[in-house]
Amino acid sequence: MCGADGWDVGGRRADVRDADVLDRLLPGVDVVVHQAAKVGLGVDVADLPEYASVNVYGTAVLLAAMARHGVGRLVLASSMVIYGEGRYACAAHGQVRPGPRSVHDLEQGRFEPVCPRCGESLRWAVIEEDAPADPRNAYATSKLAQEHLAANWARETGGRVAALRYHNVYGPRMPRDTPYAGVAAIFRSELAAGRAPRVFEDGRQLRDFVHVRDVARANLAALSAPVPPGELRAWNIASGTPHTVGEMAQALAAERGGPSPRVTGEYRLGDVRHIVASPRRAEAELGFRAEIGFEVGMKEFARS
Ligand SMILES: O=c1ccn([C@@H]2O[C@H](COP(=O)(O)OP(=O)(O)O[C@H]3O[C@H](CO)[C@@H](O)[C@H](O)[C@H]3O)[C@@H](O)[C@H]2O)c(=O)[nH]1
Repeated sequence: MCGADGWDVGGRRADVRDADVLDRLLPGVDVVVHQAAKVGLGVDVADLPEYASVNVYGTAVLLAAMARHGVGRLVLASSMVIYGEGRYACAAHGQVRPGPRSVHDLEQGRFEPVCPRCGESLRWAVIEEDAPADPRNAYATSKLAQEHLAANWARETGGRVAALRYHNVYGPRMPRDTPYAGVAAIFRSELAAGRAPRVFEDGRQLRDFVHVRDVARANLAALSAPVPPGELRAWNIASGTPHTVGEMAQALAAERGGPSPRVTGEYRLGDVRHIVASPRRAEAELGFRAEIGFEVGMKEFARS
């Protein structure tokens, strides 16, 4: 168990699905900060049971144990993946939601989503917390299920949930050499092995990369988040400054002295194209604002 600055505050490793361990740990606890999860887009549908087991069932076991021990507050590591494709506007039809990705389009190198009504190109826009959920892969579905279960728990027990919808978290101590991680960790592992990062699509897809120390600060702010009893409230945890995946690969490669990233044109059906969120609600209500900029954060991450 670690504090926000990495100090060891003691604790033990356990499986979140183990109700006996939770029954020993939870008496006397005021707030649970739930970060345990299986992350990443996964490899294929064979991953479905594990996402459901760790993320959905694990959260259910935790919430039931919190209810048994009268723990009244939960800070949940949620994710921007629950929005699916971000927000888009069509010149003719206003705000629209793109349909599922078409293999045909992706094979032709057409990565930008189009208007589901007229097929014309779209402009992306910033997404806010009240946007409808639209999970597009197993991980996203499991993160949304966590929010729903936590909201059920809050209603039944009068508890309070602060759901932090993390954007693309990166920083020291990310897992290495595993597909079950975000793209920043994957690129760093490639570079460390002397291989060029493989940038999918055309590399121009946008993400908001937010540093793990900023995310830790957001969690501290959320411990006393203004949530009425019986409710769940969500906040985007983002830097507010989007970058393309290609830029991120370049920044890491430059800091490590290569190899240069390779834009491969590969695609994953469960991916979304652009996802850019507004960090305004978190600033207004939690007093949280990311402090570690992209250049500084990526330099440190490349070497960590
Ligand atoms: O080797 C790779 C892997 C991914 N990508 C691209 O990078 C982007 C982001 O990928 P990734 O970080 O896997 O997915 P996101 O959906 O943006 O990220 C969220 O969802 C991931 C799982 O889907 C989590 O692991 C992250 O922490 C979370 O921020 C996508 O366009 C991918 O196609 C590449 O270009 N090369």
